[in-house]
Amino acid sequence: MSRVTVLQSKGLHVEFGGVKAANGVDLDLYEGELASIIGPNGSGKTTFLNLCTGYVRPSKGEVIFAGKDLTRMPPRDITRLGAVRTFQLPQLFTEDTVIQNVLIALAARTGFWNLRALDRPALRSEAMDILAIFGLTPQAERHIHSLPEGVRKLVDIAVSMALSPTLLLMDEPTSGVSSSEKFEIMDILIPILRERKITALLVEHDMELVARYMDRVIVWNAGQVMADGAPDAVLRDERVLRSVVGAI
Ligand SMILES: Nc1ncnc2c1ncn2[C@@H]1O[C@H](COP(=O)(O)OP(=O)(O)OP(=O)(O)O)[C@@H](O)[C@H]1O
Repeated sequence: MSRVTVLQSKGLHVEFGGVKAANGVDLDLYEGELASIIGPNGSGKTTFLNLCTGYVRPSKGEVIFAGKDLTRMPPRDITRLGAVRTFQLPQLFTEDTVIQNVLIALAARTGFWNLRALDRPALRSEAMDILAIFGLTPQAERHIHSLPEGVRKLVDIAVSMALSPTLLLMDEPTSGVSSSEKFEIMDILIPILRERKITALLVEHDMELVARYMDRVIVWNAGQVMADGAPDAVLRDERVLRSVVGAI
């Protein structure tokens, strides 16, 4: 069966003060696959997400998503096309409640909304459905600032889901939480991604998590892809172990 390409990056270059954060990145992502980017600090993992979501413009190369060239598009237009980004630190309205955060994301999907739209019963019911999927119904009326970090991370993911992604680009979605909480978050997230056939690309430092949940691992080194394949093969590759895992 042929695979459907969701995102294609071609010859991406960008440099910051002499540092080649992307040095000719060619990468295709396929429909429904769950892939992880791993690599040493400063190798350009976050820069790749930034290049794909309009936060950084490449000096050379292009990014094609859903048949459109994203390279010069602003982030909000890319989000509306279905390529949704999460950040290492959750981007939530901390003075608002969990449901208000989801409602704002739902309303923002269209790009045309005002505060009255947030009171619409249909939108509220859609928001409650999303919270139920993530087991967040009991937290619906809690303020973000009062939540523990693990729950906040989950709310951030629920908010990204409210934007109806076909491609989800996540920068360390489980950083800063305990090991057991990491797996709890992934055990909720992964079945949702699979069921909705959402393509996901996660920047991740936890190799156990990568090995357990991902279909594909892409190894970054000095702004380039140095290895790419199934976790059981890539995570045993000696070059990868030397440069990333530091196990040799
Ligand atoms: N907006 C920017 N301005 C200046 N330098 C930047 C910018 N973004 C990234 N860099 C530099 O580009 C290089 C790659 O950074 P990037 O954050 O993409 O690496 P990373 O692999 O995600 O690192 P980490 O694992 O530490 O998060 C680093 O040297 C970083 O300092």
